[in-house]
Amino acid sequence: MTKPKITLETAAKLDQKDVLHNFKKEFYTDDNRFYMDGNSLGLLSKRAEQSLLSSLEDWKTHAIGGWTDGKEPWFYMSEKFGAKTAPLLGAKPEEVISTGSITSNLHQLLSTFYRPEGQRTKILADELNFPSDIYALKSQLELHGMDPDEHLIQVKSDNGATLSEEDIIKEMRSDIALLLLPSVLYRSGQLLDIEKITKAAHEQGIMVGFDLAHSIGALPHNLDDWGVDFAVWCTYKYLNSGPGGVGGLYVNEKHLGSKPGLAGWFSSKKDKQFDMAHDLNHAETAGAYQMGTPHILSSAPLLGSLDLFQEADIKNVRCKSLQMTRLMLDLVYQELDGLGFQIITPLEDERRGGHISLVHSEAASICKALKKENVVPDFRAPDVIRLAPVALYTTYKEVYEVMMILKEIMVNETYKKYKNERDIIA
Ligand SMILES: Cc1ncc(COP(=O)(O)O)c(C=O)c1O
Ligand SMILES: Nc1ccccc1C(=O)C[C@H](N)C(=O)O
Repeated sequence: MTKPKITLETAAKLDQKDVLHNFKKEFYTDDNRFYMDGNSLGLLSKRAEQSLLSSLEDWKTHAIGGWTDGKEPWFYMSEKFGAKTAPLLGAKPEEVISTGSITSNLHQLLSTFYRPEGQRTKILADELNFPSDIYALKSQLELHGMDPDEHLIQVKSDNGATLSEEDIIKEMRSDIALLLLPSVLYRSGQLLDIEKITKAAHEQGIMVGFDLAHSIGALPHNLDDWGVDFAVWCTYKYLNSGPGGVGGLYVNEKHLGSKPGLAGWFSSKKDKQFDMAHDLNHAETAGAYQMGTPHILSSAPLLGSLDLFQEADIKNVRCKSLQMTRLMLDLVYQELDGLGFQIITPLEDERRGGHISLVHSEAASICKALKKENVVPDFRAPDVIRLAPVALYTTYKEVYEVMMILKEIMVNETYKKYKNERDIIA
């Protein structure tokens, strides 16, 4: 049986049934722009703007008093974020804290949990992870006097785009101390089987960390049930906290109480911090892995943003996100056949994150041509186009239109007007 042709009508019908339809008006969107880059930087919502303005107001009126007497007291804000983020992670509030960035949090948790001993000295990662994670792993190994060439094992990919869980499991030998992987691969958008990997690693006595940059806010997690030891993420992508918005970390309750590898006075128990003692009395929660003063003004937008997730329900977000990426993939088959695209994102729903990725030899030029038509994709060198239709502010109709604009650019060859080279960022 042939599939019915997808038309604008098909997309309009999906919009009519969309339970998240009302959330679009919570965001600053532009009717003349198709924003498909929420996996790099999410859009500003009115709630996020309000929570930032509220912290500014607290500064204006309370000055130093804002730490304890503001509308949203800054001294407890990171813990409050932790509690509000925990449902997105399948975690308990005390296991989660907002602080730092992915990279600084990785350094903190590797300093705390990477404990090479005897023959068990190596770190297992993969060859497709985001560079910053790999830099952090290599520098941590060097700090321990280990040669990364010998002690960092990077699982290979068969096709340069995806990883096989079986290949990862095969590398779990008795000399591996710790495993770090992304939940969703930043290029291809592949979602790894976190539960399966964690279970296999634990059977070999390996500690497990995940980088949730491309999954938090796009899909639900069950970190406690899966038994993940620690995780890190950023909030400027799907959680829409703004450029440089505060990151976050999770430490499984079985490890809470571990002495922070990189300590600072914000690692303290809250009621002890201002004792000013030189012996740290660190928190027994994930708060122990903070270091210095929280960056309030780059954290505050997250408060309003997380309220939207509470109202929307992450299960609805995932459901719509999958339906939108499915629509995109179906449209690639229907409209872009023979135009030189290769889909590198897994087609199965359970193996896909929040974006789709197309490889094309002219990818950089095509992205420039898309931008000229007010479509914002992103490009990852040398040849990947990523498209992220974000559930809270993208419509199915927009997805359809984006794919038709892409087709037009290809059929009319307008992309040939642009150099096939990346700009400074993408
Ligand atoms: C998987 C992954 N890790 C790390 C980063 C960067 O981390 P940071 O927030 O420290 O800049 C990104 C994106 O910027 C990412 O996609
Ligand atoms: N933090 C950034 C700062 C500037 C420009 C992009 C980013 C990204 O987040 C890129 C993203 N991590 C990616 O998956 O490519």
